[in-house]
Amino acid sequence: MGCSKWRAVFNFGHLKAQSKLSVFLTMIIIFTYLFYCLSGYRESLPRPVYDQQTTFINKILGLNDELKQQKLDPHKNSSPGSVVRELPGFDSVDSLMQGNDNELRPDNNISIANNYGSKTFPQAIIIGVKKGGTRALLEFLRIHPDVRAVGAEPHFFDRFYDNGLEWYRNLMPRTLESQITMEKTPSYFVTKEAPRRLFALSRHTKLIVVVRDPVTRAVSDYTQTLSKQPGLPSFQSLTFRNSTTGLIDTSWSAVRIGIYAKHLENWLRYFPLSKFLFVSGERLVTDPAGEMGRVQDFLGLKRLVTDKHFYFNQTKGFPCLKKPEGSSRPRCLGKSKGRPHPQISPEVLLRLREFYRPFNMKFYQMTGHDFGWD
Ligand SMILES: Nc1ncnc2c1ncn2[C@@H]1O[C@H](COP(=O)(O)OS(=O)(=O)O)[C@@H](OP(=O)(O)O)[C@H]1O
Repeated sequence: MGCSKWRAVFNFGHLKAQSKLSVFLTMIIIFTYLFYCLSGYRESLPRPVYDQQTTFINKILGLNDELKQQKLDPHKNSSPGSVVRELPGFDSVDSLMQGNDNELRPDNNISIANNYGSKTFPQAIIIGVKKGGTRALLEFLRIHPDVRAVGAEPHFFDRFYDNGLEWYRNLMPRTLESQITMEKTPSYFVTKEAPRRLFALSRHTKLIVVVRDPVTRAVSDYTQTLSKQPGLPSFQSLTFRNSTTGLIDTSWSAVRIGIYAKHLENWLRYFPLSKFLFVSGERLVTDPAGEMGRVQDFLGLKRLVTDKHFYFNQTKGFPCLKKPEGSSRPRCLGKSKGRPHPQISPEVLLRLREFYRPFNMKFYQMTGHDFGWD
């Protein structure tokens, strides 16, 4: 079409003011439409590196998925968002006492996360036990190149089951064919519905339970609650239902969680013993490389995490990683891991030890493993 023809088309001089207005409005609509089309096109163009990095970091943190989730259901404030805020990870050696496990911060351990691969349900889950050393185990595993894990505790099979399987799968990091997806939520071990729910998803999932002397575990659990509620009654008063008879209060979760045989019974209704690996929380501290060897064998992984990855940090009093994934600096777990425990009267501890003994024996028998707590 020549210029004169265009001029004729756009020559509105003979139109009345009202018609001019409607043509004008139509033009605005057309231009707005064209603008949106063009900006959509821009989105599909290669973006500057910094822009891609933001998306990349958000992806790593699951923020995009989280945002999408919130758009779908803005009321889901208790969605992984709140869980993700429990992002743990490591504190650097020089900030051992300053870390906060509950802050949302980029997970130090994710560096070479990528956009390749796909999100799959976990092939292995650390299902327990609370205060057993589950964080240490997960972080040690994450240095293995064939393991990718969610940093936060998803709590799918206990708290967020109603959010649905897609919600759960979306929390997972992308993995390649050769890699395994993992998560850890220690409360699964003591959740009645968890084994049935997991079994309904997959009967092939490998289950790892980090167990620790139930007496020290109870004290560790109490210490954690005390740090959040300074006015908490004493350990002793919570332990006993009746202090004169020495009757233990098994309804107190710090005590109940340690009855491992009872919880395991519930899981064995769905999963055979061969699906479980019991990791000693004590050995994870005294011989992390040895315990990691067993874990890698169980997961069918090459033994790549070895003693050369660990060193004992005197200040922390625990083994730390020489080079966690994505960092060239040595790192220890955060300050909420390896906290000093309050002094508990030896009589109370002894009574608790007596209480647990038969359950421990049963547990050793069930697992075929003597953990040496008695
Ligand atoms: N390497 C290393 N560094 C620090 N802490 C270690 C380590 N290995 C095991 N532990 C023990 O882990 C205990 C916390 O257990 P969890 O991570 O399972 O706790 S939680 O259930 O996730 O809150 C924690 O319990 P407390 O000592 O009572 O704080 C530690 O004893």
